[in-house]
Amino acid sequence: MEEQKKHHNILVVINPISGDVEKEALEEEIMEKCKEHHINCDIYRTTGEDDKHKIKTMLANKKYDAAYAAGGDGTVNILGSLLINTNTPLGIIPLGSGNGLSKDLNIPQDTEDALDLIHNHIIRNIDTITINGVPSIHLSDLGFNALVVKRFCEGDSRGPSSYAWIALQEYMGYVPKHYRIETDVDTFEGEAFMVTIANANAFGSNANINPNGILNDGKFEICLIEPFPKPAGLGILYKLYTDSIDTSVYTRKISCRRATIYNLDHEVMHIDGEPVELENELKVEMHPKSLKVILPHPETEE
Ligand SMILES: Nc1ncnc2c1ncn2[C@@H]1O[C@H](COP(=O)(O)OP(=O)(O)OP(=O)(O)O)[C@@H](O)[C@H]1O
Repeated sequence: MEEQKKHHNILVVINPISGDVEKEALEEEIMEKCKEHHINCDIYRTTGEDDKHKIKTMLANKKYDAAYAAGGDGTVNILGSLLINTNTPLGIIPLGSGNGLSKDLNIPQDTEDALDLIHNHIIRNIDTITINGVPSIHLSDLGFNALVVKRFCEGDSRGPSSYAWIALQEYMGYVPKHYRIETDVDTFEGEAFMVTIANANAFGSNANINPNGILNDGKFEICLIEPFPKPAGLGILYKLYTDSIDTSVYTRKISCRRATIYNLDHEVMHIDGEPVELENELKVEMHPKSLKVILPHPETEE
């Protein structure tokens, strides 16, 4: 943990469309908070076009003491991936559909409380992983959930109910896909309903795929849900929502430092909730404690 130093210059990246959350007043609230605490603040509003490159230029042109993502996991990934291996910590103002990483980090979900982190916080280092060089900070996967994420991103409406509706529609027809997974500790070859590459714990929906995962232990988990009879789906869902998925007979977990996943059926995948198209041979690498994050003081954690 680092001692809190006074921040003088911060950058806030606002995603105006994330989570279907109205953000008209947000910019003013941020500016007021910064004025109150004598902090200079630059705001970048994402457009969905070339945002990463534009934010990278802003970060290169000015020394920021911290950079905040006001949006969902996609926005957090865009900004966070630019801060890996730098001294600039990542803050999160959770305003997306799921906000998975912020929940795993115990960041307040209430916007006013999250904005307090701008002037009152601690800083910790967390691990990140790369998949064929692409940073993943939270959870990435191949299989059923990745298909639902893809359909969700192709659709017009955001928010948790859209996600649940798509999942329900895709569930009955989904056929498990074939994978070969080689890691520094174990090997798996077979079919899976989904394969999650987990740096953290729970999806933004609160489905906890990796209840015992630790964000700064130098390891990531490959969480497999193996093929199961359709009626067993409800039991698996129950275990996902009661932090007990590891007790399911249909799951398998490999905790490792590096892995190669052969996506033999060319199944779709996502990284931190954003669909990506990568090679069918996926090299997963761990980067221990490579990202500084802004967190609430332990006594004020929710
Ligand atoms: N102004 C914009 N117009 C359209 N799309 C945008 C705009 N700004 C960002 N985006 C897109 O928003 C997506 C990221 O959204 P984000 O993940 O932050 O929110 P979410 O999907 O609602 O929440 P979560 O990931 O927590 O479920 C990216 O695909 C990005 O390209």
